[in-house]
This record gives sequence, C-alpha cells and structure tokens, in this order.
Amino acid sequence: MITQNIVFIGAGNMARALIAGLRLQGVTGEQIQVHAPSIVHRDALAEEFGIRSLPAAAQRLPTNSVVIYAAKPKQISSVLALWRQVFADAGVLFLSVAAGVGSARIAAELDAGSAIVRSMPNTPAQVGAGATALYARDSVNTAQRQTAAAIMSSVGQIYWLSDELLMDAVTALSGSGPAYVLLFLEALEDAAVLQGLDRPTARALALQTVLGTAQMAAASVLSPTELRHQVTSPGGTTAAGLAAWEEHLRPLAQRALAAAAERSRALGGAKKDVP
Ligand SMILES: NC(=O)C1=CN([C@@H]2O[C@H](COP(=O)(O)OP(=O)(O)OC[C@H]3O[C@@H](n4cnc5c(N)ncnc54)[C@H](OP(=O)(O)O)[C@@H]3O)[C@@H](O)[C@H]2O)C=CC1
Ligand SMILES: O=C(O)[C@@H]1CCC=N1
Repeated sequence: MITQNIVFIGAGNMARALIAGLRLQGVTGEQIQVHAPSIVHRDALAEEFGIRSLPAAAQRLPTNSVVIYAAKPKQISSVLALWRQVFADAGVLFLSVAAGVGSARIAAELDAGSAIVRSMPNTPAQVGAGATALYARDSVNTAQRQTAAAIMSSVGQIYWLSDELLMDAVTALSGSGPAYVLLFLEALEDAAVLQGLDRPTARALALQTVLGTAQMAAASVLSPTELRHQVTSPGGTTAAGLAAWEEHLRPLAQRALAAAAERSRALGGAKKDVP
C-alpha cells in the first residue's frame, strides 16, 4: 500500500496517466499534489481526480515524500533549481519520468547524495496497463526502491534495469510504443475502409483484433512466431497478407526504434535547458 505524499511536477499527459492509475489503485486524493505553471491545467487535474493543486515549488515536504518529475526534459534544469531545497528533507525521493535525462545529470543538479530513480512509463498507465522500466542510483535505499516500485506497479508492470544506458532502447520501445500501436490501428482502420467496411465497424474490428491478440500472446506459453503460424494456413489469406507486411515491417521497426533511441540520447545530452 502506498502511504507516501506524492508531488507531481507537471500536469500534462504523463502526469495525468499516472495520477489516474494511482487513484484507481486507491491512493487518496489527499496524498497527491500537482504543480504546473498553468493554473488551468493543474486545477483541472485537481478537480478531476480530487487531488491538491500546488501553486509554487514546495519548500518543505513530509518525510518520505516522493517528487515525480513529469515536465519536459528540456525544463529539468530550471525546475530542479527551484525544487532543490526539498531534497534536504529526510527520505525525499526524486522519481523522474523524463525521456533521455540521465540520473547523473540530475544528481549533479541536486545534491550528489540525493535519492534518484529514473523511470520510463507509458500512457497505458492511465488504465492500469502500463509498462515501466526503472533504474535506481546507488544512493537509493531499499525502502525507497520499494516505494518507486509500488508507485509504478500501481499503474502496470515494472522492470528494473541494472544498466541505465538501456533506458534509451526502452524509451524507444515501450515509452513511445503506444503511439506506434495507435498508428498501426489507424492504418488498419483506413485500409479496411478502403476494402468497403464502414468506419465504426473497421475501428471496432481493428481494436478488438489488436487487444485480443495481445491478450492471447500474454496468456500463451507459445512465442509470437508460433502463435502467428497457427493463424497462417499454407496458401491462405493470412499468408497473402503477411507477404506484404514482411517486406517492410522488420526494417521499419529497426529504423523506428533506432531513430527514437537516438532522440532519447539527444534529449539527455544537454547540461542546461535547451529548446
Ligand atoms: N507522453 C508520454 O507518452 C510519455 C512521456 N514521458 C515523459 O513525461 C514527461 C512529460 O511529458 P508529457 O506529459 O507528454 O508532456 P506535456 O506537455 O503533456 O506536459 C508537460 C507538463 O509540464 C509542465 N511544466 C512546464 N514547465 C514547468 C515548470 N517550470 N514547472 C512545473 N511544470 C512545468 C507543463 O505545464 P503547463 O500545464 O502549465 O503547460 C505541463 O503540465 C516528459 O519528460 C516525457 O519525456 C515519459 C513516458 C511517456
Ligand atoms: O515522445 C516523447 O518524448 C515521450 C517520451 C516517451 C513517450 N513520449
């Protein structure tokens, strides 16, 4: 059970997904505060989820609080300068979801010994189906690791990384991945409409096919390749469709993940805020 005070810096898509997931899992509104420059955005979240809106950077926090950084990577230096003071308080944990920003850079901008966990969640967190990778610096104690794990587990599956360098690959896969799947859904829907289906039927069938297949793969001991073979009769319709996918899909996936990982490395490279 999560009993800590949790403060979100940022009131955008990722903060919203995590707050929704945490509230769904029974974290109380009293435990959660959200800060963002826009009063409209932070008050909208406060009202929707029954949490507290924080107008400025906190100066003190209760022992064992967690500060979740959910603003953009490019703002992190200026934000840390304002929030640095709260990390002098006992046990305050800094949990970042910022793409690309390495924990060593965060440590350099807070006190060197600050407890910092870097993570990469994804937006299915908003329905409790997130995938989050976590990396803890040596300064993070066991209780703090458990807290970070409990927060992210409350919105889906978690995976600890022992090598922080892998975070760029994770960001390219599961962090950005929901957008790839949604683009795939759009493409399937559009293609089905071209084949004569009406749009609502095309959307519903495409969505249930992706959902059902993911559930089947998650429940099965067979590999995706073995399950694919079960669908594919020799000389049948699937084989005809797969031939078209096979020609482009694997090289495309490699290019897409390489480009996203490269962007992750670039986002983290800046020592100071950059556009
Ligand atoms: N979206 C995603 O799928 C994922 C995003 N991430 C990471 O999550 C983080 C947030 O991304 P996302 O939610 O998409 O971005 P959004 O643009 O939706 O939200 C960014 C939020 O940061 C706030 N902000 C801007 N400046 C400050 C500041 N000085 N102090 C406090 N808050 C500030 C904005 O405030 P205001 O409301 O006032 O404009 C806004 O609420 C990023 O670091 C991203 O890399 C990680 C995994 C997945
Ligand atoms: O596009 C981005 O930068 C963020 C990080 C992972 C998903 N969205």
